Amino acid sequence: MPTIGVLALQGDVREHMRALEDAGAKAVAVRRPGELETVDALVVPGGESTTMWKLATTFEMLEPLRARIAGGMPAYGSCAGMIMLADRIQDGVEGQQTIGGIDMTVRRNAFGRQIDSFEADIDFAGRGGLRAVFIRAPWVESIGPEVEVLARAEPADRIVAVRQGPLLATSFHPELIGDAGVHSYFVEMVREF
Ligand SMILES: NC(=O)CC[C@H](N)C(=O)O
Repeated sequence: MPTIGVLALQGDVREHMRALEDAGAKAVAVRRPGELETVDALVVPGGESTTMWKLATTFEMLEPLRARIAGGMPAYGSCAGMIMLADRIQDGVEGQQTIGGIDMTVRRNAFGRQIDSFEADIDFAGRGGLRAVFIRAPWVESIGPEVEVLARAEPADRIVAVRQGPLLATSFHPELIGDAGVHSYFVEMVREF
């Protein structure tokens, strides 16, 4: 059984830990570089990416996180976590940094200007219908050649789930709906790597 950490600086950590356990993984909270070293993979939760970036800097986690991602550790980011895994962001605050890893540009609060929060049924990775919850969600503005699109959503058929090798990101929050589909997909990815 893989041990998957959930970055526990800020955000909906508990919900991700529960979803990972439902998907057959051992879930542990990760706050310190030493804890990061012990996990096979990492989930970066939803929350607020500006706060997460500031806390990651304060706790001296940003470089260790970048190093493990560069070393091939599988990671999954939902919503704010998607922003944290993006190589480039739009509408960030002054100086906002990410962990990076996925060759994409993510626009913060993109759906938010039109619809603050909403739910939609989307097709995820060709696995059929999945109920997706979007909360002041980002969308993926553009992707590099190595990035695979796993889901799109209205309005305007925006990219809301992507994968690049061992890295997965969704604009939405599968951890909030008690459907372990995305977490099961991630646990399978972790087993492959
Ligand atoms: N639900 C969420 O994670 C919202 C993300 C938030 N808008 C951000 O910029 O980080």
